[in-house]
Amino acid sequence: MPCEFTDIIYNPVWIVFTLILAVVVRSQRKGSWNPCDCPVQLKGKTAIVTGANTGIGKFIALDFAKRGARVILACRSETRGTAAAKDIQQRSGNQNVHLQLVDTSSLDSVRRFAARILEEEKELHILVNNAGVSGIPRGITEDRLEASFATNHIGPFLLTSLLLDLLKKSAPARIVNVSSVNHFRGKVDFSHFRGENLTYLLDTVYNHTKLHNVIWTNELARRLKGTDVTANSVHPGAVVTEIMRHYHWLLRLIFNLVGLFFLKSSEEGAVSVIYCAVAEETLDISGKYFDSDCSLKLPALAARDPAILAKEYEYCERITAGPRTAGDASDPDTPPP
Ligand SMILES: NC(=O)c1ccc[n+]([C@@H]2O[C@H](COP(=O)([O-])OP(=O)(O)OC[C@H]3O[C@@H](n4cnc5c(N)ncnc54)[C@H](O)[C@@H]3O)[C@@H](O)[C@H]2O)c1
Repeated sequence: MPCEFTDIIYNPVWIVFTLILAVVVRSQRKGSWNPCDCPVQLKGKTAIVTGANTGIGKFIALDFAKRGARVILACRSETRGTAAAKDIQQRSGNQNVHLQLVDTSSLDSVRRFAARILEEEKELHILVNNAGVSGIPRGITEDRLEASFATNHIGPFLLTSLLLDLLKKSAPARIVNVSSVNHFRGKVDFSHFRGENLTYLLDTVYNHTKLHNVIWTNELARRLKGTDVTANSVHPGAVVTEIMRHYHWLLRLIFNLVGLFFLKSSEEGAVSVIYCAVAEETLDISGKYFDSDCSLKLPALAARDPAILAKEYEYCERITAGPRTAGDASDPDTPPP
């Protein structure tokens, strides 16, 4: 008798095998470090997490709140940010969790956010640049920046630069930039910042932005040597979050179905970031790239090239410098070669 497809999938042996496989795969998703076993307390410390109203960012903020930190959720939406702050307060028992609005894709919004922080906060010990988008259509912002680059890279660059003195004053302090394993598929072309020479196919633009995150972080760490402020980039893993919201519904469906068994939850995705931001073991590590299992990994070649690192930082400074004054010879329009 011919064997039907349904005979195979309803076969109890096959079902048990699949369940065991799923359990094994799930258990492999977890790294060796568990935030619950980490005794570090953050009472008296202040932390900012961008994009903290959902996904990985929300669980990072929740962890910091549970450790007693004053946590600032830097979010774009007042409604979603307020709901997240209330939820985190409730789940952590820490009322010192506050919302501050920021749109990382707008340099003006980032400047206003940083000005409020500098006015209201005496110290800042942890800055997690987590906010990010993937797969958004081509767009140019009010600052004439490509929209994905503005949100994922240039806004966070400016935010960090504006808060750097406060971080130095509060040292020891840590900057954690949430990048991605996708940075290995990115390419360096500084004309991308202005939306030139880009191909919009699935996550291609996102990959470039995530490569620039690592390049910037490494140069920042180099410049911060001797200050007791560290800067590292982290891959959280493949995590089922709302990051796919801009993709075709079929891709989202496949991602979510695969995610049920093979990908991390937002809580699991937050682990490598929390490790980098609070663990004793990472206190003195700077200029490194952490993989999703909390191990150190060499980043893409471009992120280890001193010439590219220097160009990256200099160009980001130039395009975030604000309106030029008369006689200012700097040129924000010509990207480095
Ligand atoms: N989910 C994954 O598999 C995965 C893998 C690698 C890296 N990452 C990175 O992790 C970080 C968090 O992503 P996630 O998976 O939790 O996705 P998510 O979409 O659930 O969360 C992203 C957060 O960023 C915020 N955000 C987006 N644009 C913003 C803007 N202009 N201003 C302020 N906030 C903005 C969103 O509101 C949201 O809170 C991102 O940097 C992402 O690139 C995610």
